[in-house]
Amino acid sequence: MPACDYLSAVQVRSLQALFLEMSDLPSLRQKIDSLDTTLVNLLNERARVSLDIGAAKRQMETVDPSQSEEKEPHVYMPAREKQVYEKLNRLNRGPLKDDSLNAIFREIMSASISLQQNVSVAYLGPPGTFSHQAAYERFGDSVAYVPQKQITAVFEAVEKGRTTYGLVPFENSTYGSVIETMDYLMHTDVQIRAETYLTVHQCLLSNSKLEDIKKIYSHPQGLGQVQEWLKANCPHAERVPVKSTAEAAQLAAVETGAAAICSEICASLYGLNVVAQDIEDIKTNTTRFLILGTSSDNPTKCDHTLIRFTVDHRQPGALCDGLKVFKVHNLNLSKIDSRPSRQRPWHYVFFVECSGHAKDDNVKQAVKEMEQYCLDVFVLGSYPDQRPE
Ligand SMILES: O=C(O)C(=O)C[C@]1(C(=O)O)C=C[C@@H](O)C=C1
Repeated sequence: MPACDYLSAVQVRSLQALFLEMSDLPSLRQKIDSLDTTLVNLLNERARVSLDIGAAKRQMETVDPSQSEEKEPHVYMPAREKQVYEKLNRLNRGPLKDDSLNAIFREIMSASISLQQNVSVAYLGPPGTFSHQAAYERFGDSVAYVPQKQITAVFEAVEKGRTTYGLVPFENSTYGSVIETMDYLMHTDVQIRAETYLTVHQCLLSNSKLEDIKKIYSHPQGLGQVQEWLKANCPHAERVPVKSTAEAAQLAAVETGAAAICSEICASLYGLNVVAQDIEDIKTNTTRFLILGTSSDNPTKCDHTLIRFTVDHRQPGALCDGLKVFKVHNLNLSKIDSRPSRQRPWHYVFFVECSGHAKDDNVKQAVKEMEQYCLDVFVLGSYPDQRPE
């Protein structure tokens, strides 16, 4: 009679596990040890090539600085990274999931970047903001993160060369454009180097019970993304807009009856309880961030370009004529926005995001033609399209 007729399924499984440990486990671990040795050697071989790439980039700049439009040593190359990830995902036959492989390579490239240069990234702090998470997902563990008190300070850090890059929130799929970012984009000459998307889950954190909460702090975007939830669950609590979601958590942590709308991470960072989780009004809530530098990367054939312009309002059809050039050159528009110019009432600065790269012929031609209809036209940068499907 077979052994399994006498033993329960659980007993059979534990016997199998014991047998595996006695026989296979040591040899399987030996296999892992040997593969790890190969991996370490390969990773160091890759790191040495990355150092050579860094040296080659520096040499290219010293041989002919006039040929280089770039003011920064190009260590973060979003166009190249996109190519690397696409290739990895094409090669991947499993069992590793694409997301796991991408996370491993995020750290490999983060280490690679830091070998070439000390990289710092300014973001809207304090630690625990969604900007912090987005920056970390893009740049990994081997670069320095520099929190800033407000979005304008992130731009300034890049403009003044205090940090290599900066990351700012640009727009949210539920609540729209981030006003502070748009307002700074009206007059800055920093260049957008990349975009990155983050799924945003908002939480209500407090050390008081839901029914005792009288005041709710958050960034205006945080309050905007959960307005329906607040209406239904805390209709009488005062909403207080502050500079960031993590600053909201810091304030709520020291005030009885106060709460913050922010990420769950802030609970452990600032000593708060999670009162409610995933309270965003729309479950696909996603924020797009821009990575700022002093120049854009090369074309990838799947890019976006952000252009800022103003028109003469006294000239009928000027805005329409300015926009028509995109159709003429077969360029798709993915975003259009405007902000008051602050120079005179009812005068606006427009932003348009089109498909293509500023180095592509049709984009160059479109920008040139726009100059005929617009008062001033400025290309804020081109970046690989990273929009999740
Ligand atoms: O290809 C480059 O330019 C590199 O610097 C190498 C490398 C990499 O490790 O693969 C590192 C950082 C860049 O962001 C992209 C790629």
